[in-house]
Amino acid sequence: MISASAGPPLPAGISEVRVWSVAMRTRFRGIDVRNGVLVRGPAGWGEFSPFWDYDDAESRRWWNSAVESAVEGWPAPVRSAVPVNVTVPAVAADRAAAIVRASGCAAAKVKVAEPGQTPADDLARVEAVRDVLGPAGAVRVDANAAWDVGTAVARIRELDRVGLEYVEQPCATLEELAALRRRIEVRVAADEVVRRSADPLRVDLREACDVVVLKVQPLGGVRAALRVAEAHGLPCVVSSALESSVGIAAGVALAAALPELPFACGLATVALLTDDVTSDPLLPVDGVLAVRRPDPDRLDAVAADPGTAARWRARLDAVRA
Ligand SMILES: O=C(O)CCC(=O)c1ccccc1C(=O)O
Ligand SMILES: [Mg+2]
Repeated sequence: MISASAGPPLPAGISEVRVWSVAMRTRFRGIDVRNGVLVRGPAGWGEFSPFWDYDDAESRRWWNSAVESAVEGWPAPVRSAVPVNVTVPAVAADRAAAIVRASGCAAAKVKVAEPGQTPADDLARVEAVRDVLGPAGAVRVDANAAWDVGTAVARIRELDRVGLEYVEQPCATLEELAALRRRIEVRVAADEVVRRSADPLRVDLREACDVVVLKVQPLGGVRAALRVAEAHGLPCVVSSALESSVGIAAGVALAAALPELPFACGLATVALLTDDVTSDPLLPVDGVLAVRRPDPDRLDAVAADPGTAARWRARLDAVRA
């Protein structure tokens, strides 16, 4: 059902607009509740769920991604399963171990440098994760741009005692990442510096990183993200923006279409939500996600309250204006 909308007409073929909202299991990057819009089109369902700190201009790429999913569909996959990491929020070491154990994944991404936590908290969490995975597992950390170069060198050397696969966005800028990279052995992955850049195709990553993190919605869709991968010619990891299973399916489609996929992807984040839009969530089995599109058959059960729904409809209108 298309609601009366103040914005421009929806693209041809969009037949339904629904707003969902679910609580997070654990606060993650300051988020306790995750919500967004699903749109239905001839190619299937698409998700529009920019975080609330993205303005209308930045959110336009997220809308383009939803339209691609619903109207156009995605390029053909070259693989039928996608290895994923379990995502470990900045929780206490014993909870981190339990999350990794329950996931069945052989790779883990651990959040570090969260405000209010000490380097000792981070080290204990990373050590607990390594203990569960054993020496064959892959442990990566994500600092979300929290460190200056000197702090990053010290923290990464300490955390690398357990053996790190890479460190994601340890510092904020390209210049800092390049300076850091000359001083450490661990690979550097670029996330925010790509996804929040005015032009992700042209950001010069050559000295700054070894791995590029691709997120479908912030980059404007699966095809746009494939162009970013091609432009940089670096190994890519596809990661989520904490979407429902409908949005995760777009990430899986990207991971399945990349010519090469040398590392596990960060697409197991439905486990961070208390509920989902589907009764068949896109969760990993034995550390891999199947390449498929879940049917959102629980939209009534996870429907947003009227206030939240109204905020999303206003946002959709503003982004499309
Ligand atoms: O990569 C993952 O394992 C999960 C996704 C994730 O960490 C994330 C989710 C939402 C917003 C930002 C990030 C991030 O990578 O920093
Ligand atoms: Mg990141």
